[in-house]
Formats: sequence, structure tokens, C-alpha cells
Amino acid sequence: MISVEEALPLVLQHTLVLQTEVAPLLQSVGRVLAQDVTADRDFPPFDRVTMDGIALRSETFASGTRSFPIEQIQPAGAPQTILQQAKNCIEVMTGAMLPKETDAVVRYEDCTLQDGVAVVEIDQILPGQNIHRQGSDKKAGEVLLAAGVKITPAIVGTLASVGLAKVKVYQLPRIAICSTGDELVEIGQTPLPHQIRRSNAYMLAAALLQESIKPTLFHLPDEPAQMLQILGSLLAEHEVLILSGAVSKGKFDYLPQVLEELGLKPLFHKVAQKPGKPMLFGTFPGPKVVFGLPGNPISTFVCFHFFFRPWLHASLGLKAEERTAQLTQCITFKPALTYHVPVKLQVEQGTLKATPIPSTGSGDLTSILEADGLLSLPAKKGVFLPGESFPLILLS
Ligand SMILES: Nc1nc2c(c(=O)[nH]1)N[C@H]1C(S)=C(S)[C@@H](COP(=O)(O)OP(=O)(O)OC[C@H]3O[C@@H](n4cnc5c(N)ncnc54)[C@H](O)[C@@H]3O)O[C@H]1N2
Ligand code: MOO
Ligand SMILES: [Mg+2]
Repeated sequence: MISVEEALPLVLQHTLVLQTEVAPLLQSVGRVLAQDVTADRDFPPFDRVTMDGIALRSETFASGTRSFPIEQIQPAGAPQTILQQAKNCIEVMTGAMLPKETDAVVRYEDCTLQDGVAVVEIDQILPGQNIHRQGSDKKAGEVLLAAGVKITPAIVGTLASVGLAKVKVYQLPRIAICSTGDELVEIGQTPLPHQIRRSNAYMLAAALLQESIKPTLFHLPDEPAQMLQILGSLLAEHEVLILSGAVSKGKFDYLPQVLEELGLKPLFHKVAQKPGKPMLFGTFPGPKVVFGLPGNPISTFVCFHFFFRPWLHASLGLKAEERTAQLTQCITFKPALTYHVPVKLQVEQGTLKATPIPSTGSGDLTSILEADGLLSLPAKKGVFLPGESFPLILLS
């Protein structure tokens, strides 16, 4: 059995090298950007009026003028107008180009308009007021986004603004999720007293959908010949297998042996952690990777978040999240195992605090309904005090 400190680096040493592909902009949300993006023009691309009102010359106002005859209107979306006479003004709309020969905008609220004349009612006008200067946000050619970030709605807005209707993203691995076990039935079925629904497969699929990956779902019966045949064909079609169950010591936990028959190179089987001790991880030529997650629902869930997600993010070139949170209650856990505790989070005086969620054990699926994160308490200690900080995985 190896420690989580040894197991995680082993997993991260076996990331996949993912190719790139081009995705239509709106299908790129949640994917990882595989190109740098530069400003195609200045941001903003012209001196932009930021308030509806009048544009004038501040020096005319400074010399005492308060009444400005209106020459014309400059709407947004119209070519730039020119102020003909310094004593006049032009009505301007938010988003319009600032008229040439003007240098300040006065809001409608700060003047009255009557008979084609605007009378300014404020005492001071500063050059540049209510104007968003060309290039003041970013200059043409400047890098707006570097490759290797997850595409968010804000990023989509930026990509749209530079005219990228299609964008280069990293490909996603083809992933099969496989439940195991003769006690499991489909979720639409009514289970007999000795049966349960195969909820882990759906929980894993949902977690992958949050990563923008559409997995395919399969099931393995507790029968080695059938497992061998199904797993063999899944390996031909997928780069990643995420399996749930059949990795412990039971008479029907055939998975480790079947995977080895298929040629698995095991990297570890059993990790010093709770939950998730029986977890298995290995590779096939290709390369292909197999995550054998223990079947108890919280074990499957914790191992997915602790091992699979960092592996996926590293494969995609995303930066690892490194967070900690402060325990609010004392926990005593003596076994020499890393203890992953589902926690409720809150911020108190700027500090992230983690309160453990009561649970009857790793079969208690409902215990994670309220969880915001998983706090990992190290194996080398047995008593964890309020106020101590430990590594945290945020659940999203
Ligand atoms: N003698 C020992 N027994 C067990 C050990 C051990 O070290 N020695 N480890 C325990 C631990 S820890 C875990 S976790 C489980 C892991 O077992 P498996 O990975 O072999 O999983 P299964 O036996 O197939 O199932 C365990 C449990 O989970 C339920 N399950 C499985 N798949 C699903 C699914 N898709 N949806 C919902 N629930 C599922 C299954 O019905 C079982 O109740 O082993 C302990 N035993
Ligand atoms: O991985 Mo197990 O969950 O400790 O029952
Ligand atoms: Mg078992």
C-alpha cells in the first residue's frame, strides 16, 4: 500500500498528451484554450462616449461659456462627426465616437436643452470626462489571453470581441465509465430487495459533464470472461477507463485480475487513505489509463476528485488548484491513512473555514449532498484541532 503523497505524483506522471481541435465559439465553453489571443484592434477601438449628453470643448467652458448651440446628434454606430465651431456642442449617445474637436462630455442630467441650445448647469468640466479613451484598456496586438485557461463566459465575450467565431481548444480524451456488480440495476428499474441502482455511474458521468466531457456508460457483470471481453473492446475505443467497484478483496472483485490479463501495467493498488483504500491505477500501451475506483459511493466520489480531476487538469495543461481551509471542529482519526472529509465551507473574517459533515461511512451517499469541499487530513497525525489548516479540494 502506498501513501497518497506517493500515489498522486504517480498518477500525474501518466497524463495524456492531447491534440488540439477547432471548436465553434459557443461550443468552446468549459474547454481549454489552445491558442494565445491578441487584440485585433485597440480596446476600445475609438474614443468612446460613456454617457448620453453633449460633447463640447472644455476650454470654451473654462473661458466662461455656459450656453452651447447644438450643431447635430452623434449616435452610436455612426461615423465620427466634427464640431464646426468651438462655441457649439454636439449631442452624443453612449457608445458613440467622440466628435472631432471636442474633449469632454456633459451628461443630460447636468444640462438643460431648449430651442437647440444646451445650458450647462455644473461648475466644473474636466478634459476627458465621460470619455473612454481609445486603447486605454488594451492596445492592438497585445496578448489578451494565453493558452491553457478554461473558457468561461467572460473569455467567450473577449473571443467574440476579437472576431473569433471558432477557437482552438485541446481535444478531450474519450472516456468510458463502467459500473460493476450483479447487485446493480438501471436507474429506471425498481430494484428487488437485494438490488440497488447503479448511481455511481451517473454521479461520475455528471462530474465529467462538469468538465465538458461526454462519457459513455457501460456495465460489467461479476463474471470474469464477460468482463474480459467488454473491457477489451472498451480499451480499443477509449483512452481512459473509469471503473467503479470490484477492486477490493471480495470473492467477486475480479477487476484487478482481469485488467492484468488484458495487459495492465499496475502503478498502484491500495492507497493509504479513507475512503478509497482499495483504489487501483494503471496504464495500457497507447497510452491509455485506468482508474479503478472503489465501489462505495463516497470512495468513488473522493477518488474521482482527488486523483482523476488533477490528472485530467494536468493533461489539459491547467494549473493545479492549491487551497487550504481551517477546521472548525476537532477530529480524531488514528489509522495511518489520509482521511478525506466532506466539509461545508464558510468564510469568517476573511478565512475559509471547513466544518465536517456527519456521515455513517463511505456508503452514505447522502452525506455529500451538502458538501462544498473535501478536506484531506494527513496520515501522519491522529488528532486534528480547530484552527488547523489542511489541503482542500473544492467541489463544483
Ligand atoms: N475484507 C475487506 N473488505 C473490504 C475492504 C477491505 O479492505 N477488506 N475494503 C472496503 C472498502 S474500503 C471499500 S471502498 C469497498 C470497495 O469495494 P469494491 O471496490 O470491491 O466495490 P464493490 O464490492 O463492487 O462494491 C462496494 C459497495 O459499493 C456499492 N456499489 C458498487 N458500485 C456501485 C454503483 N455503480 N452505484 C451504487 N453503488 C455501488 C456496492 O453495491 C457495494 O455496497 O470494499 C470494502 N470491503
Ligand atoms: O474506500 Mo472504503 O470507502 O474506505 O469503504
Ligand atoms: Mg468488493
